[in-house]
Amino acid sequence: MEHVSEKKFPVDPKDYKLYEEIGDGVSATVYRALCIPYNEVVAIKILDLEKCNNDLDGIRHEVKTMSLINHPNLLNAHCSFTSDMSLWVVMPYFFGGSCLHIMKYAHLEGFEEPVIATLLREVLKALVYLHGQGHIDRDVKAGNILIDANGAVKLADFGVSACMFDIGERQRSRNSFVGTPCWFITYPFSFLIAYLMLLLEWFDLYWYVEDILGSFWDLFPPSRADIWSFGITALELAHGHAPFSKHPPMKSFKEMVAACLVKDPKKRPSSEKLLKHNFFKNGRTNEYLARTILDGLAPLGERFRELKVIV
Ligand SMILES: Nc1ncnc2c1ncn2[C@@H]1O[C@H](COP(=O)(O)OP(=O)(O)OP(=O)(O)O)[C@@H](O)[C@H]1O
Repeated sequence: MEHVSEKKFPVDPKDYKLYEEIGDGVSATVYRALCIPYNEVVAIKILDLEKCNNDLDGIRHEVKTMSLINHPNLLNAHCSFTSDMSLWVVMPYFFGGSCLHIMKYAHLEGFEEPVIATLLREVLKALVYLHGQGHIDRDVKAGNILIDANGAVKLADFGVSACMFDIGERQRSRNSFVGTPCWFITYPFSFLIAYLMLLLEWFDLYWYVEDILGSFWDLFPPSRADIWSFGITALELAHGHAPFSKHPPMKSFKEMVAACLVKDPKKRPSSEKLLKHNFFKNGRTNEYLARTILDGLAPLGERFRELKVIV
């Protein structure tokens, strides 16, 4: 398990110097920046809160979740704070940027299978951890798989992840705002199950019926929504875009994707089971990733600028 830095990052914009833009999303822009007191390069995501149709407390909670979660394949925020009408999320800087970005820049036909197996294996490890902690990511996609200069893979943006036990308005408001169409499918039963779990806990019955609940949970596992997105992401990485094919994929790749894209959520494998799939035996080391897909890449800001001109 990765060491969690005890370092306290400053929560004042004056302590950061913004450099160039390295990415943008629907309501946020990401910059490379310098944390002046530590003389350390970081990435800062600045969310325009006026553009987010979610409540501020909700977003704060999500960022907090992001900073509490600790796994080598999950992106940990250093800190976050609000300034005027924007939210600043300070994160480690990843030289490679996202897989989507790398593909658009240098691998238009998608990655080769050993690369895909390595990337997806690392993402799956993150999902096994998240699901084990009672979270669903809800936004697994190539744009959220980041790579650092050493080829280490991190799943980002699980700040939009939902707790499987979240209920009420909060869950409803999330449904209107999070996830990316095509990668994410709504999971209608999670709401009901969350209520049931809470009722049992209130009446102190939870532990007595844990076994029964365990099998009930197996019948309607909300985490299987991530398995669907994971399958779509596999296709995205193979062909540079989701979900059409140009090259015939390997048998084990096809089988793995087919297992994820089963319509009935309860027939999809859990993240833990999926990790044991034969396809991931093709996975290699982080160094292999760095050598294969990062070597020779221009700095992220330069790549981002070039791609923006093309778009
Ligand atoms: N810590 C980071 N280091 C390096 N690059 C990053 C970092 N965080 C984000 N990026 C880059 O910025 C891009 C935009 O990130 P962001 O999380 O805002 O958007 P997104 O998830 O791709 O989009 P959307 O808002 O549509 O979900 C990423 O795809 C990635 O290329």
